Amino acid sequence: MGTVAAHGLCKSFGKVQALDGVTLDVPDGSFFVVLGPSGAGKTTTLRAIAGLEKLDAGSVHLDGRDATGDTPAERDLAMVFQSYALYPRHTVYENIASPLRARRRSSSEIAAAVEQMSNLLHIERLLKRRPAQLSGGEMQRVALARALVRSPRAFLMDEPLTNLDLKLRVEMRTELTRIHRSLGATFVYVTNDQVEALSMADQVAVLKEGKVQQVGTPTEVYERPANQWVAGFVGSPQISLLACHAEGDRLVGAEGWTLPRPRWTTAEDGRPLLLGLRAEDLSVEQRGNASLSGELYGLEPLGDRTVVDVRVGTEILKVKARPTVTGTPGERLHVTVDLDRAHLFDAGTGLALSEAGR
Ligand SMILES: Nc1ncnc2c1ncn2[C@@H]1O[C@H](COP(=O)(O)OP(=O)(O)OP(=O)(O)O)[C@@H](O)[C@H]1O
Repeated sequence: MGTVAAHGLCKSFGKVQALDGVTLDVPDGSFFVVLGPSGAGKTTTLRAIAGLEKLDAGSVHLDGRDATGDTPAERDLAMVFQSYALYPRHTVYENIASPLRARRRSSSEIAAAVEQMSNLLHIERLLKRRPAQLSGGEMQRVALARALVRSPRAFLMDEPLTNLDLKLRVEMRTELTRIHRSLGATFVYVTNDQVEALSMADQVAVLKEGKVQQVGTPTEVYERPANQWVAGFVGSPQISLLACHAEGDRLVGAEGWTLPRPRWTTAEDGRPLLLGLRAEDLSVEQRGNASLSGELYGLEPLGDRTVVDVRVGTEILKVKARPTVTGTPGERLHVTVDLDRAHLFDAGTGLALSEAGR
């Protein structure tokens, strides 16, 4: 078993309210990612679960039992940090074995566990080397093996891939997902990288200023953002948000455009709204009825695609296009909109309008 439940966590550091009622329910065996920008309270949440932070309010339950007053050791959780200090004088084998030696496991038990973990992380051939003889990515793998070699109730990971270059990060994302699957253990993983969150998690909690904004599967968080802030934080390029209001069967933009009103929206006429459009739901290459017109503002070639910035009045729409797309700034463009995939938010509260009728 490895369920982790944090309820109503509150923690202030002087005037800074790092956690403001954080509630997370992590099911056994889940790869649960806490995603948020710098300063959102991710590390503090993890440290609170680990018992390293004294809370102002709230409780932590592990496997259904109240562990709020337990010491970190009593909680039996393994914490994996951004930077891992390997023992420089010890071999890779000794490094991985060290948590088991500290628990006075027998040599045969240790040998079996190190073998299993080094197979899993593909570092069998490194076991006799010392940390100075390893590349950064290999060191990271050894450090992970050392953390994963015990079988704690759950693993708490604080941005463990941050120090790797992009190629290694991508590789390690796949590795971690594979390791998680083969261990069947509970992972609570903190990151500010939405790609990491969307690609690895089975559940994501989006955190902002010490408050949970939304909890859901990666698809739910991306496709049904609970509010304008989550819509803007998750997804690259960023979602475009256009001020508008409903008027009969039309949506009327603050910049003078009109679009058919999406069938599913129940917003009353005149209420200030924001229309959220993702770059992949827009196109400059076709002509359609539901279209906005604007002018080419800039092109961002990204190799496999180009992001076209289209200026509509004072607002910029980001549109995903073929990598070969060209154009001249100022040129008139029609942007076709897939309104079935659009989002509407209340401009005052930022909350998503009900999409029940979709
Ligand atoms: N020991 C501390 N003393 C004072 N303020 C702190 C302390 N620890 C955290 N904070 C503050 O609490 C807030 C949340 O910090 P936390 O480290 O949890 O954020 P984070 O989401 O992990 O950020 P990052 O991604 O930058 O690591 C921040 O404003 C931070 O400055």
